[in-house]
Amino acid sequence: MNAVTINHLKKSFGSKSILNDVSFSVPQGSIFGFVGENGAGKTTTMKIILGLLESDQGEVIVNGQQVRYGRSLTNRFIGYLPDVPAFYPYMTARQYLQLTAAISGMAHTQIDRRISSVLNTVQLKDDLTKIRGYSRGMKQRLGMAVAMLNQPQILICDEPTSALDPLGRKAFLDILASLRGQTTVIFSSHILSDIERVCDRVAILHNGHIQVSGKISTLTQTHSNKTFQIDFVNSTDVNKFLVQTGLSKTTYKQDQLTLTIYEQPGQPLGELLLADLSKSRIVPKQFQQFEPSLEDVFLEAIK
Ligand SMILES: Nc1ncnc2c1ncn2[C@@H]1O[C@H](COP(=O)(O)OP(=O)(O)OP(=O)(O)O)[C@@H](O)[C@H]1O
Repeated sequence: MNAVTINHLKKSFGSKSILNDVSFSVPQGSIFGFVGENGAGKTTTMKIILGLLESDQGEVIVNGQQVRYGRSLTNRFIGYLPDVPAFYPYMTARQYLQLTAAISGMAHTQIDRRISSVLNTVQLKDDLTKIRGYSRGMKQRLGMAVAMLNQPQILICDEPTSALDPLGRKAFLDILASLRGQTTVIFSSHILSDIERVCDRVAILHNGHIQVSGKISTLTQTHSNKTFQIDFVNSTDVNKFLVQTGLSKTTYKQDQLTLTIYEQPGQPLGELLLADLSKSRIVPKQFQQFEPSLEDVFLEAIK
C-alpha cells in the first residue's frame, strides 16, 4: 500500500507555473528522496501534501484519505520537519517537547516516556542546555524529535541536511536510516549523495514534472550507463589506443594521459576496451569501471 499518492498535481503562483501535472506515489515503509534543483517546487509539493497550500488541480491521498486544503485530518498521520525549524531559545529540549506534547493533546501519562524516547532516537542529551546554545545540527535533530513525538506513520523532512556540516549531515542521515521499515520518510534535497546514502526510492522533479521515479537501485541500472577510466603511461599509448578503438569523440573525454569513456545504451564496453588494450599491447597504469550513480540518473533526467 502507498502512504502517499499524488495524482496530476498542478500549481501556479500568478502566471508562473511551478507544478505542471505531478504524479508519484510513496510506498509505506520506504525512505523516499524527493529531488529537485532550487526552486523546482519541492516545498510547494510538501505544503500541498500537508494541506497548507491549495493546489490548482489534482489530488493527494495520504493513508487512503484525500487531503483537503485547510483541514488537518490527514496530518494526524504525519510528522513534519520544516527546512528551518524555529524554537523558543530560552527553553531546554525537554521543555520544548513538553510544550509540543501539551499542544498536541498527548496523554499526560505518556509524555515523559515519549520525550525520553525521541531524545534518545535523535541523540540529544536530556540536560539543562538551553536551545539557544544548540548548533544547527542539534536544532535540526530537535526538529526531528518534535516531528516524531506523536509517533507519526509518515515523516516529511524538507531539505533537512542542506545547512549542515558533514558531521551534522552524517548524524542526521544515520537517524533517518534508523527509521527504515518503521516510518515512511519523505526527504527532499538537492544533495544527491545524501539521498543516495539513505533513500531506497526517489522522484526527480524538474520543469514542473516528475522526470523519473522509482527504486534507486533499478534507476541506476536502467537509466544510465557505466563509465570507464583508463590512465595511460604516456601519450603514445593514448593515441595508439584511440586509433585502435575508433571511439567517437562524443563518447569520451581526454584529460592529458587519462581517458574517461562513457558506455552507450545497449553496448557493453568493458570487454571491448580490454580487448583493444591487449591488441595494442598497452599495459595501462590503471583501468577503472564506475557503476552509474544517482547523479548520472539526475543529469540524464534534467537534460
Ligand atoms: N507563496 C508564493 N508566492 C509566489 N511564489 C512562490 C510562493 N512559494 C513559492 N514560490 C515560488 O515557487 C517556486 C518553487 O518554490 P519551492 O520553495 O517550492 O521550491 P523548492 O524546490 O523547495 O526550492 P529550494 O530547494 O530552493 O527550497 C520558486 O520559484 C518560488 O519562488
